Amino acid sequence: MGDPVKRSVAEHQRAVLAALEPLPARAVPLGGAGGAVLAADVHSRTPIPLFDNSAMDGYAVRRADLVGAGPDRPVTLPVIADLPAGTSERPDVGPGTVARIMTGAPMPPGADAVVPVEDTDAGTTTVTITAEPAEAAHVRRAGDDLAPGELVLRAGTRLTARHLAAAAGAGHGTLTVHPRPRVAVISTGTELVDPGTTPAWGQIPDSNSYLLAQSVTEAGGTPVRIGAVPDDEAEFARLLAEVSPDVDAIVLSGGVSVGAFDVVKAVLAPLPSMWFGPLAMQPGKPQGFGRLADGTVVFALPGNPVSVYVSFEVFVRPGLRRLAGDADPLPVLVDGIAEVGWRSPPGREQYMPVVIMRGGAGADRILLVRPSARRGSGSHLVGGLAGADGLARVSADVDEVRAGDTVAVLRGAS
Ligand SMILES: Nc1nc2c(c(=O)[nH]1)N[C@H]1C(S)=C(S)[C@@H](COP(=O)(O)OP(=O)(O)OC[C@H]3O[C@@H](n4cnc5c(N)ncnc54)[C@H](O)[C@@H]3O)O[C@H]1N2
Ligand code: MOO
Repeated sequence: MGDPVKRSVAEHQRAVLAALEPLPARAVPLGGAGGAVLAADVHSRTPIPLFDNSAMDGYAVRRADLVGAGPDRPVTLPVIADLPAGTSERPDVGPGTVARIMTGAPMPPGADAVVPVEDTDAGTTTVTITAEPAEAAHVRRAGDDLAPGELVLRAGTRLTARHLAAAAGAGHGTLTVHPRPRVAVISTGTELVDPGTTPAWGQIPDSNSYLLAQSVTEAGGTPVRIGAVPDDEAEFARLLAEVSPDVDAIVLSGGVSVGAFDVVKAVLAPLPSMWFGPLAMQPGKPQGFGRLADGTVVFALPGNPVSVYVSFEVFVRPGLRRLAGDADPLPVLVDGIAEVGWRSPPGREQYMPVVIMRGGAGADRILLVRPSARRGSGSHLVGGLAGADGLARVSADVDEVRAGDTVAVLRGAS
C-alpha cells in the first residue's frame, strides 16, 4: 500500500471554497441580524436626524431677542411651552417668548437657537437668560448625518452592533441577510463518553463535539451538537439521514483514516459527491469533504482533538463563512517570532498551537510565539490546546523552526 499523493492545504482550501456559495438571502428582524452578512445595500429611508431638534436641555429662543445678553445684562422672557423629547406639540415661539426644551425635542417654529439651562435661572413661567447664543446654537439639523436615500450599509458587511444602530436610525426594522449556517456536529468513536462521566478502561471523554459546537458559534453559525455516536455504520448512516434535512452543514470528527473501524469513511467514501484523501498537513492529514446525496455539506475531520481544532480553523471556519456570505473568508495571518525552536515534519505544512505573547517596546512591538503544549505538536494533546492563542504555520519545506525565526501566525478566537 503506497502513500497516496497528498493535497496541499491551499489546494484543499480552494476546493472547499469552490464547492460552497452563500446561503440564499432572506429578510430577518433587526434584532436577529447581528453577526449575519448583509445581502443587499441599505439606504436611509429618512433624513437623520428626522427633524431639527435640540442638542441641549434648555430654552428654544429667537436669537434676535438676546442680542447683547450676558451675566451683566440678563434678559427675562416668558416661557410659553414645555417641550420634552417625544412631544408632538409645535408651539409658535413668537418674538419676545421662549419654550423650555429638552435634548432631542423638535425645535418649535420661530425659535432659531437653544440656550442651555446652565446659562439661565431655570425658570418655568419666565426665564432669565445670561448669555447670547451663537447662530443656530445647539440645534441639530434634519439630514445633518444622512439625507434620505443615502447609502448606510454596503452589501457584504458583517453586521455588528454599530451597523444595527445605523440601520435602525435609518428606519429599517428588517434587513436582508445571508442566514447563519445551521451546523450539526457529530463525534464518532465507540471509545467516547460524555465529559464528566467516569470512563471505563479504554474510553475517553468526547472533547471534539464541544470544541466544534463552540467553534461553529464563534464562526457565526448555529450549532446543533448531536454528540458522540459509536462506530456502527448502519446507525451512523441512519443518523445522517435524520439530521441532514435540518441543517446546512455537518461537521464530523473521527473515522476518516485507514483503521478497521473508520465508520465515516466506510459510509461516505462510496458517495461520488465526497472527497477523501490525505493532506500534506500536520496535524489534520486525513480529511474528507463534500456533500451527502441530499446536498448537505459535510466536513469529515480526523479524530485527534488538535487535528480537529486546526482543521476547523483552516478549512471549516472559512467554509462556514462562505456559506454565511463572506466574500473573503480565508484567515489573515500575521508575522510572529518563534521564542523557542521546534521540529516540523518534512513535506507537511505544520500548524503548531502556540501561546502568543507581545515582545519589544513602543511602535516596535512584535508577536512572540511558543508551542502551547508541553510536548509540542502531538495531535492528541488536548490539554495543551487550552493555552493556544493561535496557530503557527510552518511551510512544508521546513523541518525545523529555530528560536528567532519568523513564522506566520493565525490568531484564534479570544
Ligand atoms: N496506519 C495509520 N494510522 C493512522 C494514520 C495513518 O496515516 N496511517 N493517520 C493518523 C493520523 S495523522 C490521524 S489524525 C488519525 C486520524 O484518525 P481518524 O480520523 O480515523 O480518527 P479516530 O481513529 O477515530 O481517532 C483518532 C484519535 O482521536 C481520538 N478521538 C476521536 N474522537 C474524539 C473525540 N470526539 N474527542 C476526543 N478524542 C477523540 C481517538 O480516541 C483517537 O485517539 O489517524 C492516525 N492513524
Ligand atoms: O494528521 Mo494527524 O491529524 O497528525 O494527527
